[in-house]
This record gives sequence, C-alpha cells and structure tokens, in this order.
Amino acid sequence: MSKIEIKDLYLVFGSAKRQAIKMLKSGRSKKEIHSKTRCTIAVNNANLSINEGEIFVIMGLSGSGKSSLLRCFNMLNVPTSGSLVIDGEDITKMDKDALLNLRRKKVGMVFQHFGLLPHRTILDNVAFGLEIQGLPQEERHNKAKEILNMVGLSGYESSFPHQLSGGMQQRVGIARAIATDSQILLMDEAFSALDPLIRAQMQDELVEIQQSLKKTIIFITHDLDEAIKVGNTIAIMKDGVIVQQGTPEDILLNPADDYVKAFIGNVDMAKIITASAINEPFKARIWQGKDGPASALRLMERHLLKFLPVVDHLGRLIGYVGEKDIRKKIANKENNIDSIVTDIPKVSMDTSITDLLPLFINQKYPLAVVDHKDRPVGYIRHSDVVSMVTGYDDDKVQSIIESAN
Ligand SMILES: Nc1ncnc2c1ncn2[C@@H]1O[C@H](COP(=O)(O)OP(=O)(O)OP(=O)(O)O)[C@@H](O)[C@H]1O
Repeated sequence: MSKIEIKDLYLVFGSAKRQAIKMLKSGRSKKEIHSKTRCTIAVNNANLSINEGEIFVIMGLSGSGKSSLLRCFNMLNVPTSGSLVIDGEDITKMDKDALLNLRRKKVGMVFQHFGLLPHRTILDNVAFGLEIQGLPQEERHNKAKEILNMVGLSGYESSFPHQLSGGMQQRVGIARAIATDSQILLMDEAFSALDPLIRAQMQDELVEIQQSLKKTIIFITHDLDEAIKVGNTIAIMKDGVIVQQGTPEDILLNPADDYVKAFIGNVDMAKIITASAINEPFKARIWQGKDGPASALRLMERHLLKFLPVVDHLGRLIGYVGEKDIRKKIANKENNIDSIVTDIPKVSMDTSITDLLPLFINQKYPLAVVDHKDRPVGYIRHSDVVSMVTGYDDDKVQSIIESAN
C-alpha cells in the first residue's frame, strides 16, 4: 500500500517562482533560468510513490536536489506546486497546527551530524520529542530507556553527547527519531560522517530496526553500495529531476541513461545481482510415488526440457530426473523413477551470483532455486551465470560451455 504519494511536485528557491516555472515548462535549462531569474529549480516535476514499511533511497550528485526534496516531506521546504500526500492527506494544504503535529508525531528526522543537544544527557536527548509532546518525565524517561536498549545504548543514559563516539551519537539520533513513534523517518546522509566499519554496522542495524518497527524510511545517500544494502527502492535525481526509480536490481540491470550508468559504474554486479535475476521458473514437476517415466517424458517433450524436478508428497524438491535415464527406464519397462533421481544443489532467490558459481562444479544439471519451504520455484543455468559475470552475451557463453562439455 502506498504511504506517500508525490504528484507533479516542483520546488523553486527565489522570488520569481512563477516566471521560473514558466521558463522551465518552455524547455529552458536550470542554468539559464538561474541566470535570468536568480531562481534555483531544486525539484523538477517529481512523481513518487512510497510504500508503507519500505526503505526508499534517494541518490544523486551533490546539488541534484535530494535534501531539498526530503525537506518537503515535513514541509520544512514548501513545494512551489504539486501535491505530497501522506496517508491520504495532502500535507501541502495543512494549516500551521496540523503541520506542527505532523512534525511532532508522524515524521521524524535523523541528521548527518546527529543534531544532538550538547548539554542534555543521552536520555534527555532521546526523550526530547516526547517532552515536546508534553509527556510527564517518568513516562518519557521509561520510553527513552526502552529505545536506548533497542539501539544497544543501555548504560549511557546519563552520558553527554561529546562522551560518545560518532556511531553511538548517530544511534542516539535514530533513537530520538523513533521514540516519538513517528511512522516516517527522514534520514539525510545519516551515516556519511561515520567510519566505514561503523557505517556498515549501522546499515545492518537500520535494516533490522525497519524490519521490527515497520517504519517507512526515506534515506538519502551518495553511496551506491549503501543504497543497495538498505534500499527496497532507489530513486536517482539529476538537476532536480528523478531520472529513474526502481528496485536496486532494476537500476543495476537496466540503467535509464548515462548518468545512472556512471553511478553504478564501479559496483561489483556479481555480488549484488541475485539468482532471482536469472531464475527460469519450472513449467512442470513430477511427484515421487505418483508419476512414472512415461508421464515424465511427456512433460519433458511438451516443455522442451532435458530434466524435470521431482518433489515429495509435500511438494518439496528431492532432485532431478534426466531425459536419458527416463528413456532407459521406458525401454526396460520399469515403472519406478526413484533410482534415477539425481541430487542437485539448492539455492534461494537471494543467493548472489558469485556464490552460485562454485556450485556448478561437477554438476551436469542447472541449479534448483527453492522457496523457504524447499519447494522448487525455478532453475539457474550455468551459462546465464557466466554471461552475467563476464558480460558476454548468453549465446556465446552457451556455445563455449557446450563445446567444453
Ligand atoms: N535554501 C535554499 N535557497 C536557495 N537555493 C537552495 C537552497 N537550498 C538548496 N538550494 C539549491 O537547490 C539545489 C539543490 O540542492 P540540495 O541541497 O537539495 O542538493 P543535494 O542533492 O541534497 O546536494 P548535497 O548532496 O550536496 O547535499 C542546489 O542548486 C542548491 O544550491
């Protein structure tokens, strides 16, 4: 379900906003508009749909408009035109009180440089939003302690921000943002001031927090690896325009233009692309104890396959049967396929391509992809994995592999 819906959103800085938008719509460039009107087009016709409970990442070069757009989500920046609907309500039309309420209760923010109050204890920093909401001291302290425990900072309640490392301070920032039970978290380069090891740890923790609390998180980063690690959806901005949005895999496999290509240029695709990108769904399967060689052969011929998955009475994969073995059984008038079921390595949809490669050693059949109940969902051919890793086209790889066999 979509939690946030942005339609035709423009954000212009400067006084001649109308003129700037008119020029923009008549095709003038951002630069040209700036030199004529002194206005900056920060967001140019953004359209986004953000699902409840997802981590939505916004990426783009410096100055592309990420922070400007993010600040529209709590109306710290007031869009020049367009709508931004949260839970069915257009926040661009809210009055002052409704907006205060939105910021206090619904939309929390985590800043790059933590934004903690230096003379307040960690406990009081986390309880800050609750204090503004008017919660009595005992109640807000209890809640803050609970959240500090959740982000691994129990025991630091009476410390002050400067006594904590950067990673710990950012945990406090996150704790403060989630203490108010806000459903939406805005995170602007929240991890970029942290050193790489702590940063990686914080990324894992964010994903965990999101999974347990089901917040909707809008997360800005410059770092594609980070975007891929935490993001369910990634939107890429250039000069105020959202040039592409999709799942990390969509973006890696089908970059919309050269700008996006340049972004993903130095990512190790093989580590990020998973089995799901090259999975071929099974069109048929046979049931152990029920189907015999003749029906197996019929299915193979119908679906042009040289092997079939065999499943037990619960639909769980046992292995494959191959065409040659099936034909032998038929020739020998044997009716039981049990002795010819070959064991096969099983993988899941999210196994990375690099982890798939070694599994092909000594395998004549494709790998089997199974779901969490061990039921077969598809297969992965060696040639597809090699094409993905080498970048050579599929037919060429297929012929090399076949000639080697
Ligand atoms: N308050 C403001 N007044 C005028 N122009 C602004 C203001 N805030 C941002 N801009 C301009 O809007 C454009 C987008 O800036 P923004 O900070 O949103 O980009 P960004 O992608 O977040 O960049 P960075 O990654 O460096 O933070 C830039 O041209 C910037 O100079």
